[in-house]
Amino acid sequence: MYDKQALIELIKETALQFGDFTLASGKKATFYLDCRKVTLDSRGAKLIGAGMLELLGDKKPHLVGGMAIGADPITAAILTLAGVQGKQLRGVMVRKEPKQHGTGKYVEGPYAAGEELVIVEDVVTTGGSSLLAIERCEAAGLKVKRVFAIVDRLEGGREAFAAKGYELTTLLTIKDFGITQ
Ligand SMILES: O=P(O)(O)OC[C@H]1O[C@H](OP(=O)(O)OP(=O)(O)O)[C@H](O)[C@@H]1O
Ligand SMILES: O=C(O)c1cc(=O)[nH]c(=O)[nH]1
Repeated sequence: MYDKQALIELIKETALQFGDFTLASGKKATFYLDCRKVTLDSRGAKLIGAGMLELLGDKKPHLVGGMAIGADPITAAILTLAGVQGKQLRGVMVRKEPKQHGTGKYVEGPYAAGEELVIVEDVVTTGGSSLLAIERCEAAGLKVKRVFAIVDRLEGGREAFAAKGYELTTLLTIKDFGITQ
């Protein structure tokens, strides 16, 4: 079992901030989880990689990945730990903007049309960022059924995924930080 309590403590210590914030969706918030502070810390990478591999269980997809930049270190952590454990897994990164030269692609990585992908994300608020990542991955021929995130802010993301037939599973919710709204 990955150490859930250690992840909660690390996020509290390094990523959870209170104040006035504008979110990616344009919503206003009184707290913010700067998860890059955790996913780009070796302690966080190890905990999140282990937690997400646990969520995958035996039902391994071909690929994991999601919207840059939040998803990128999560993908790297999962792949590295899978490699250390001798497990076969590949990843993708989804660009916010298409590459302006070379291949001009939105979705980067060693994938093939028809393969299964689990979307990963740091924070889910409305779910809009990951739904866009899903749209781009499906346009590239990938099959998406599940979305994994570190924290669910419980602001409608789960319902937005469900409405389109995707299941959200998260390591934590804001309730793990004593936040109720
Ligand atoms: O569920 P949503 O309403 O879409 O909000 C959550 C998204 O917002 C943040 O991304 P941001 O756009 O700040 O970009 P970054 O990952 O590039 O920092 C975060 O990484 C999620 O992707
Ligand atoms: O909704 C967002 O944009 C958002 C919320 C949050 O807590 N952390 C983050 O990185 N993005």
